[in-house]
Amino acid sequence: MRITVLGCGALGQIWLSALSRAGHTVQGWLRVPQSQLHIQVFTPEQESYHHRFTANDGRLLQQCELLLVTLKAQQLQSGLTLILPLLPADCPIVLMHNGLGVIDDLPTVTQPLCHAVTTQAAYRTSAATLHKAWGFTQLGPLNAAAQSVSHIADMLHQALPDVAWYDQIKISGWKKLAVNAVINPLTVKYDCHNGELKEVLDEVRALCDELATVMNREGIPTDAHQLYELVVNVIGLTAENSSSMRQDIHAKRLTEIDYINGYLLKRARCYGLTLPQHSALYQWIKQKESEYVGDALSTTLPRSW
Ligand SMILES: NC(=O)C1=CN([C@@H]2O[C@H](COP(=O)(O)OP(=O)(O)OC[C@H]3O[C@@H](n4cnc5c(N)ncnc54)[C@H](OP(=O)(O)O)[C@@H]3O)[C@@H](O)[C@H]2O)C=CC1
Ligand SMILES: CC(C)(CO)C(=O)C(=O)O
Repeated sequence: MRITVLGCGALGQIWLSALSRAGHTVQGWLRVPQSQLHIQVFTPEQESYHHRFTANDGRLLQQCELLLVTLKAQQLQSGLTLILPLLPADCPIVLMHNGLGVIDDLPTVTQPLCHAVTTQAAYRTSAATLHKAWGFTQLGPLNAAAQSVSHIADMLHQALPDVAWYDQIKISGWKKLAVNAVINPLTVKYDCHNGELKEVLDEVRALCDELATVMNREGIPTDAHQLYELVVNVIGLTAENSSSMRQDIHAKRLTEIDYINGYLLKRARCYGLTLPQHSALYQWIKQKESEYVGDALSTTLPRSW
């Protein structure tokens, strides 16, 4: 299959590597156009793979049979809008990101559009990308045209398991949002690794209570206790992690807060609900971001490939 990966960061690189090793013709699409991209990926088993991929080839994009988008939520609108006109009318698009509400920002997409929610874990150093832990990826339709592309899940599963098709992807998206809306901003507030949140479980519980009220209004079958158990379980499983939001704040990058707690607050407003705990955390992160916004250097300079 001819595949373009838009967003060649940590997650994009493990997919580029895996899809290429599975025999697909892949290219990367970079923010600052370059004709090639050279990467090194370490698997969780410490196998090392060097690859040189074609990048930003418009002709390949026009023949593309799958566009895999591994941008951060806040990068999606500008990144995808630019290349949509070049994409074949029937080319499925898979948006693999944390957070929700991204499609509210996009122009109308007529191609089959899917959301992928993943627990794969990848981390980028200056020299290489480390695939830290195997995870599970759920893929499902965001528009009617995507109802017929469930075979993509099988193809992705062959390359980087586990992947499964899930018609109710909204449920997976909200559950992942719940995990991120609690763990990510709290690790910034306390400047700690995920596991240290075991010291503030009262706060975790209060945040889960607020999440449950909104999720139930959204039609997600869950309750506050189930969400609390889910979040505490992830805190344990990822105890050594520095959350992606904490990493973004340390690196003075924009975070995904607007698509995590920000989206939650937006949905709460639609139901006339106020969420004091999440509002306070949201303001905390926005305040942190504002301390370096304007210092655009860390987000606009191209990397070297
Ligand atoms: N890494 C992980 O383990 C996991 C990540 N996720 C989610 O997946 C998404 C991607 O995460 P991750 O890979 O870690 O993020 P990264 O920041 O590592 O990757 C994003 C990449 O997109 C590039 N980019 C930004 N704007 C554009 C553009 N307009 N066109 C092309 N490329 C662009 C960035 O390049 P540049 O740096 O040059 O701006 C960067 O290389 C996020 O939503 C994250 O929350 C979910 C689960 C696990
Ligand atoms: C699950 C968790 C919290 C793991 O660190 C994550 O997805 C993130 O850091 O963004």
